[in-house]
Amino acid sequence: MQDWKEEYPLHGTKASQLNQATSARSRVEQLLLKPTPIGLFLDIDGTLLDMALTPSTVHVPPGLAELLGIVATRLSGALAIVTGRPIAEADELLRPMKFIAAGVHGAEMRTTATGEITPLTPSFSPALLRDIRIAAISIPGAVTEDKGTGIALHYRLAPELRDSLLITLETLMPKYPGQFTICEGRKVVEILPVGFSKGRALRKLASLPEFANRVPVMIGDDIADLDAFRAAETMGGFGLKVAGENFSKNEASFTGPADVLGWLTNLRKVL
Ligand SMILES: O=P(O)(O)OC[C@H]1O[C@H](O[C@H]2O[C@H](CO)[C@@H](O)[C@H](O)[C@H]2O)[C@H](O)[C@@H](O)[C@@H]1O
Repeated sequence: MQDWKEEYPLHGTKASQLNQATSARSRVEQLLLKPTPIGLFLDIDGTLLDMALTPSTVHVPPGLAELLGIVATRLSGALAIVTGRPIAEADELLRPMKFIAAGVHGAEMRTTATGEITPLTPSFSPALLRDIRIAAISIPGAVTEDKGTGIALHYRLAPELRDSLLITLETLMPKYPGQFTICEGRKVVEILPVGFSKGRALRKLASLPEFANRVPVMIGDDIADLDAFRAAETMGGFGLKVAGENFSKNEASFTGPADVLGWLTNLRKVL
């Protein structure tokens, strides 16, 4: 087994100099030196992939899917994708590999890597979908992403639209009581079914046989990932932040997706 200290000279520095984020990452690395197995939960955008102007223009680094495939095999299948994207889209990005996954913030689930994708809630009613589409059309520059069990209204191309989108959706809420909730992400307002979150998704996935007796480690960069961090920590695990639009480099365990990929490459070697 390779020593993490060879790859991460930071381990040689005084404990007092390590910030909280670094020490969370280092504690996971210490775990890997012991026989304690981990289960890995990975967000996609901003964690495995650099952010792009639109959801469909992301660049997938060559070899990423294969790297995840190797890590998943070395973890005996204990690797899951926990994403806001639909699982089918995650599959496209990570072709030809497929993984255990939660999509649309937990509103859909695949409990075996090659199994069926199961929506855990019906798609939104046609009336609600229509109203949201009409609302989005009335705000030029907003990009609508219909995810079946969720809808995302993106404003990365026109950041000034955030407030108009939120106000419009809040106005719609009384017409559809209890039917949807609003969750903000990176330059996106997500319309989600009530009761779903990445935390709930992680708890469900962690109960699968692949993750039994493993310490859960969730890596993510978004506000929605905080809930999954909490879920992992409640189970004795770790939430590792990736720096970006939400977390500063000081508070994060990783400087960005390239750092996460480097870490996974080393993980592959030590597992
Ligand atoms: O949970 P994640 O895997 O991080 O997915 C969260 C959302 O990611 C996508 O939108 C975000 O990434 C786009 C590409 O970089 C970017 O253009 C957009 O501004 C971001 O919000 C995806 O489109 C959403 O469906 C996911 O919920």
